[in-house]
Formats: sequence, structure tokens, C-alpha cells
Amino acid sequence: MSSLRRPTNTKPELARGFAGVFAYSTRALELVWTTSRPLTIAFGLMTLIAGALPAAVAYVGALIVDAVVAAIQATPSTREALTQHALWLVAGEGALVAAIAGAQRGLNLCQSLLRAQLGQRVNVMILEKALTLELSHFENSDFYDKLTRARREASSRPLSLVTRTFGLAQNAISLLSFGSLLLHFSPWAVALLILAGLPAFLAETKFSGDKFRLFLWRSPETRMQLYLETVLAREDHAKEVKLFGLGPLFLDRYRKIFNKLYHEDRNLTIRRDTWGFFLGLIATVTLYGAYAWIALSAIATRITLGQMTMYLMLFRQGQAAVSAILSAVGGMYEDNLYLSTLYDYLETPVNGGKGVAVHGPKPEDGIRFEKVSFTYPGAEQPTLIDIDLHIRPGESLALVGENGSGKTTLIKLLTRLYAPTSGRILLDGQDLQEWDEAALRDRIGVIFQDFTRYQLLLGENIGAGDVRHFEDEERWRDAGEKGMAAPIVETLPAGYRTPLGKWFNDGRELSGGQWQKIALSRAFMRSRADILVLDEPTSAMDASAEATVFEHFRTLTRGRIAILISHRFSTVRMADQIVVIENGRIIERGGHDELMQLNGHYSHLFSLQAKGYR
Ligand SMILES: Nc1ncnc2c1ncn2[C@@H]1O[C@H](COP(=O)(O)OP(=O)(O)OP(=O)(O)O)[C@@H](O)[C@H]1O
Repeated sequence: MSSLRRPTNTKPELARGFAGVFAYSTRALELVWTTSRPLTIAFGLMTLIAGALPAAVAYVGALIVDAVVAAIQATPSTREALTQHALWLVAGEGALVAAIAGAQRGLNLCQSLLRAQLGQRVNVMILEKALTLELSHFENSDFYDKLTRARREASSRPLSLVTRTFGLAQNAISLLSFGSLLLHFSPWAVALLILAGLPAFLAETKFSGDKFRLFLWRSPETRMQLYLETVLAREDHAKEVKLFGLGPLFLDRYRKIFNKLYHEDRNLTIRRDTWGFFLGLIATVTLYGAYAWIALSAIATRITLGQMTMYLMLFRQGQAAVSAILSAVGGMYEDNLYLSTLYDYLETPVNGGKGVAVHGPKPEDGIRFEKVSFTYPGAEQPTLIDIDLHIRPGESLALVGENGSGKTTLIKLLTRLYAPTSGRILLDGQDLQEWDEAALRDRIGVIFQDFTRYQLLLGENIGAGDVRHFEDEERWRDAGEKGMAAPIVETLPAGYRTPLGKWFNDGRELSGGQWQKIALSRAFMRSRADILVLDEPTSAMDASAEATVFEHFRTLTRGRIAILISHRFSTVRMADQIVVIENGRIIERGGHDELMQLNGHYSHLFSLQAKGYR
């Protein structure tokens, strides 16, 4: 299990400090505004209404008390008019309270609708960014943490930030209106109102920062938890987990991670709440001090009974508004910290895809590797060293070598999933890096040994080989014939429309070899591709299937470049050119007969395998 460590990115840290409160607010507001203008406007209007009316309620409340007192003290002739006046005021206050309730409901409604739309929008932004990333990003654990963090927390934060900003505005309006009424009593009362909430606010801000840093540090743990959940609850792992009895072990590890995280969370929550309680006491003491002050003023008849009720209400509600404002600011600070992780992810620089070439100057030249070396990011040793290779159009090449010798890596470079660390790769005389992304994808059809098994229709699993014809049944059939999926399809009642995998209703599971035939057919969807690469495509097929596959493959790739990685020499021997790789270097190359005569590594491995069959 990975230990708790600080991630290397420092950007979220930059958002710390008080300036961090507003660092991403404008972007969040822009995001909300562009998600739905009508809802944002309605949200703003309701905020204004909900903010301004409470002071009006307090004011009308004072008028009611004074009107009642006046009616009690009135002569019988004027009492009826004064009573009626008091009742009208009561009705007026009722209407105001109803309006506040309406505005609150409206706020909740806008918020729910915006939350749904914004959550989707941010998720789509995260996924759209994922599409532009390079393979190396996904293989980098720091980056993966960033992605997990953005997905876990960031989608709810923009709305939260905007809600708090609006809440802040609402309470500020209330506070201003309360303050202006309270000013008639004493400016000191206004100052007291504001100062009493500050200590609790400072504590809240500090704890928000602590919580965020905890969130950053524990990303690897959270990721491990997610991973263990996947292993324990997914059908493709169930077989091994059951047979090896791994379940209790993994579950225990899962529990331990939870306990560790819970322990840290608990400590922080206890500290946060204890401090919150004691600092909140200061506010309560202030409130009751002010209460006494106002009561004494009423006894001394400096203010009327109605004014006393109003000031008490103003002070009480004013204090609630101050603490709401301060906690909104604290919350905004927290939201900003979390949003920084989203923008940090969204702004990950992406290289590549910059080339524009759609043709090369020498179409007859094919593929050329010139002194290509490659070291994986973060690795100490190079995986490929000084690779020189030339494959002309119409030629087939087989790559042979022990596990880990670098064969798949060579294909990753050829398909531009990675760029060489030194040297260059040319296609039709043009550096691979200068090729336009789409033009290059069009040229190359590749099936890796760990091809994806999509939980989709069988036909779509084949159609995935060419997005333009993803749903084209004619093309599925054609590719299915070439890749030998057709006989499997015939046994299925729904044919090409059979859902594969067990995730969805009526899904069919295929055998390993059958899946490989589907993947092989996927490669044949690329009818325009003139370079076909198969990385161990037949390892799970039976011998007769493999022989037929290669017969097909040779006929279908005539005139194209065919590159094949295989550990079966019966297949490899058919290639025009065989390249033997050992520890990242090419150690032998030539045709089968040539290499057999050389009596080197290839001939040794070939004889070893042939002996096994005798
Ligand atoms: N994403 C990666 N990051 C770092 N190192 C990697 C990565 N992928 C592969 N390697 C390393 O590069 C070396 C070559 O791997 P590669 O997959 O190219 O071997 P291969 O010849 O295709 O092996 P096999 O026959 O087992 O498929 C191995 O030592 C492997 O550990």
C-alpha cells in the first residue's frame, strides 16, 4: 500500500491564504452563468428578495408592537381605528414572511436544477480533457491522483462556490439593512455585531485549509480504496479472487485504509467542532450582553417597547447574518481550494497532435526507425536502444524476443502513443511527430495484446476499429468475415447485435480465443489502413484457428505493411523480415532461412519450439 505523501504539484498550495478565497470565484461564476443564464438570473433575483425582506419584517414587527401599545392606551373612540391599523400591519408582516418563504423555495429550486446541469457539465469537461491526454499521463500515478481528485470532489464545487457567493450577497444585504436600522440605536452595537463573529471565522478558515491538505495527501490511499472496491466487486476479477481466497485479505486492507482515514478525519472534526463551540460562545455572550443593554434602554424609556423588540430581533438576526457571511467566506475558501484541483487538472499541458502533414514526400519508403532510443518517463534504464529498422510497403515484419524485451514498446512508438527519447521515426519520409493526428490514425490499424473488451454489442466491438463506421452493420459483417468472427456470430441468436460481457442484461461472455477473433476483426474495420499491427493476436487461439488467421492475414495485407508480434515461430516464419530484440536492442534480423543459417538466437528458439511439437 502506498504511503501518505505530498503530491508533487504545488498549484493548489498557491491558492492558500486569504487571496485564495476569491481566486476561482469569477471562473466558477462564469461556469454557472454559461451553464444556464435564466437560472443564474432567477437565482440572483431570489437572493436579493430573500436578503432585503427580513429587515422589513423586523421593522413591521416594531410597528405592530407600538400600534398594540397605542391601541391599549387609546380612548374607546380611537381604539377601533388603531386596532384595525395593528391588524393590517400583522397581515402585512404575514405577507412579507410568505414572500421570504417563496424566495427561499425559489432559491432551492434554482440550486437543484443548476446542481444537476453543472455536475454534468463539469464531468463532461473532465472527460473531454481526458480525451486529449497522452498515454503517459494515464500511466503517471501523480497525474492519476489529480484526475481522481478532480472527479471526486470538483464537480460539486463550482455550484457550491456560487451558492455561497450568492448567500454571502444575501446576508450582506440583510446585514446592511439591519445595520442601518440598528445604527439608530448605537453605532457601537453595529461594531459589536460584526466583531463577535470573527474568532469563529478565523478558526473555520484554518480548519478548511487543514482538511484540504489532508485531501491532497491521501489521494493515493483513496485511489487504492477505489481499486480494491473494483477488484472485490467486478465480475472479471471474481474468478481469481474466489479461487485464491483473496477476498478477506483485500477487504481487510480496505478496512485498514478506511480506519486510517477515519482516524485522521475524526481528529480534525473534533478539533474543528471544539474550537467552533468555544469561539461560538463569544458570539453568544455578546448577544446576551447586547440583550441586557437594549432591555436597560427600554426600561430607561430611551426606546419604545416596539423598538426594543425590533432591536433585539435585528441583533439576533444580524448575528446570524454575520456568522452566515463568515462561514460563507470560510466555505468559499474551501471551495476555491478544491476548484484549484479541477483547474489544475483541466490545465494540464498536452503536447502532441501539433503536426499537420497528411502525406509524406516518399510514399514508397514506408516506415523507418533511425537510431531510435526510448526511456519510459521516470524509468532509469532505456527500454529501446539504437533501433534502426526499415519496412517497405507490402512487406511483413515479425518481432521476436523474450518477455519485456521491448516489442510492444516499439509499437507504442510507431503508433505515436509515445515519442522517442532520441532518434526519429519516419513514415513515407515524414517525421511521425509532424503527421496530422487523424491522418496518422487512418493509416495504422493496431490490436494490442491487452485489447479492450467493450461491454457493448458484438458488432460494436468490431465497429470500434473505425469510429466512422461504428454502427455500420455491413462493415461489421465484412470485417467479421476477415477476422474470423463470423463463425462465432452464427451461433448467437441475436448475431452481431448480441451484447457482450456481463455488465448488462442478456450479455454473453466469450472465450479468450473468441474475444481475440473479435479484436482481430476490429483491426480489419480499418479498410484504409495500410499498416496493420497485431501484437500477439493469436496467443489464445487454437492451432488451426491460428493457421487460418495467418493465411487470411497474408492475403488481406498484400500490398500493405504488416507487423506481427508473436511467440509462435510457426507464424513468425512466414514474415518477410524477422527482427529479434533482446534487452531493447536488435540482435538479429533477416528472413527465416537466413536466420536459421545464422544459427544464432532465432534458430536456437525456433528449434526449441519445434522440438516441443515433435
Ligand atoms: N508504461 C510503462 N512504464 C514503464 N515501463 C514500462 C511500461 N511498459 C512497459 N515497461 C517496461 O518496458 C520493458 C519492455 O516492455 P514491453 O511491453 O515493450 O515488452 P514486450 O517485449 O512486448 O514483452 P511481452 O513479450 O511480455 O509482451 C519492460 O521491462 C517493462 O517493464
